[in-house]
Amino acid sequence: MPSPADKANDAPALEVIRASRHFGAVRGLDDVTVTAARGEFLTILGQSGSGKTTLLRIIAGLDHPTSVAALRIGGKDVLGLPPHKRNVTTVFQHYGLFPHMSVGQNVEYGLKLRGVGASERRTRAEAALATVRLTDKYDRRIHQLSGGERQRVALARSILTEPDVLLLDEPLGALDERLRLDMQIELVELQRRLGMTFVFITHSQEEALTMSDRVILMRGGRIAQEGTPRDLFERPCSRFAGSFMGVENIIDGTVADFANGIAGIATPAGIFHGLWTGVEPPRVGQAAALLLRAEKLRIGTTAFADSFEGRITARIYKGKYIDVAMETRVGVIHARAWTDEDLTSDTVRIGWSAGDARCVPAEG
Ligand SMILES: Nc1ncnc2c1ncn2[C@@H]1O[C@H](COP(=O)(O)OP(=O)(O)OP(=O)(O)O)[C@@H](O)[C@H]1O
Repeated sequence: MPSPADKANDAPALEVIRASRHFGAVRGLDDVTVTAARGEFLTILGQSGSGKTTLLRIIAGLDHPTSVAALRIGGKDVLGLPPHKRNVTTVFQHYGLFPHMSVGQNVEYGLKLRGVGASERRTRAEAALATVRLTDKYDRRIHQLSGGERQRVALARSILTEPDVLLLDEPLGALDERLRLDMQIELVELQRRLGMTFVFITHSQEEALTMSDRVILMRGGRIAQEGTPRDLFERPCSRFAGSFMGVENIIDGTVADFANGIAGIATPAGIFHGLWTGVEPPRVGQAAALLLRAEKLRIGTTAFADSFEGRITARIYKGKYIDVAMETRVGVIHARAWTDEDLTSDTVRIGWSAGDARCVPAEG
C-alpha cells in the first residue's frame, strides 16, 4: 500500500479545479480547471484581460478565488495557506530584485528567510548561479547587470528553494528582441535540466509555440482551447483560436455540407472546403469560418477544386518569399509567392487543398 506521502509524490504538480474569481460583475476567472504534470512546461496564453494574472495570483496565494473545488500544489491542499506556505515561486517581468543588495544576497534571500545558515546559503546560491551561467557575478550589484543577467538572477533565486511549481509572469516581456529569443532557449534548457514544473504566462503566441509542452489559451476568464503547440497551431477549435494563432485569412460564412471530416462553407465567392476542427460536429446553416494560412495558398494554378480569383494589390519582397495581398470577392487575401514567375499577371487564381484549410465555428 502506498503511504499518503507516496501518493502526494505521484500527484500532478498543480491542480486548480473549477476556480472562479469575480470582481463585482467582471468574471476575471470563470470556472477554470488547470492541471500541470510534474516536469511539464505549461503555458497560459492570452491577450490582456483574459485572466492569466488572476489565475497566477490564485495559485501563488496572492488572491483568493470566489469559488473553487480544489487547489493543490504537489498533491497538497493549499487552499487557505498564505503564499510562503505554498511550495511555489513566482518570477515577475520586472525581476523583483533588491537593487541595494549584491547578486549573491539577492539569490540567498529566500534561504535567509527560512533560517538557513550562512555557509550553506553561499554554497547553494553559488550552485544556483552556476545553473544560470552567472558563476562569477556573486558580488556584483544589481544595477551593474544587463536585463538578461537580471532575469537570470531572478531565476537563480527562484529555483534555489526547489518549488513544486515555478510561476513565470511574462518573464521575457521587458527584454529586447534578440535577448528574448536567446532567453526562450535558455529557459527551456533550464527547465529540462531541472525537471521542474514551469507555468509560464505570456500574450505571445510565438513564445507559447516555441517553448511549451502544452498551451492553455484563455479568453474572457475561460479556457478557449488547450493542447500541444501543434494542436493549437494546426487544429484551432474556433474562429477566435485561429485568429489568435495568427491565421492570415479568415473567411466568414455558414456551413453548407459536411462529410468525412471536411466541411463546406458557403461564402460570397462560393462554397469552399476545409478540415473541420471544431470540438462539436458542424450543423448545416451554422455560422462558421474558413481559415487559410498564407503559406498554404497556391497562386496561379488550376489544380485545386477550391479556388477563386484575385487582383494583386501589393507585393512585398521578403527574401525567401514574396508577400502578396490580393483583392477578392471575400475581401483582402494574403498569400506567399515563392518565385516571381507566380506573379506575371495582376489577376491570378488562388487555390488550396481542402486538407490544408480549416473550418471552425464562428463562436466558442
Ligand atoms: N482587482 C481587480 N478588480 C477589478 N477587476 C479586476 C481586478 N483584477 C483583474 N480584474 C479584471 O479581471 C479580468 C482579468 O484580468 P487579468 O489581470 O487576470 O488579465 P490578464 O490576462 O493577466 O491581463 P494582462 O495581460 O493585461 O496582465 C480583467 O477584465 C480585469 O480588468
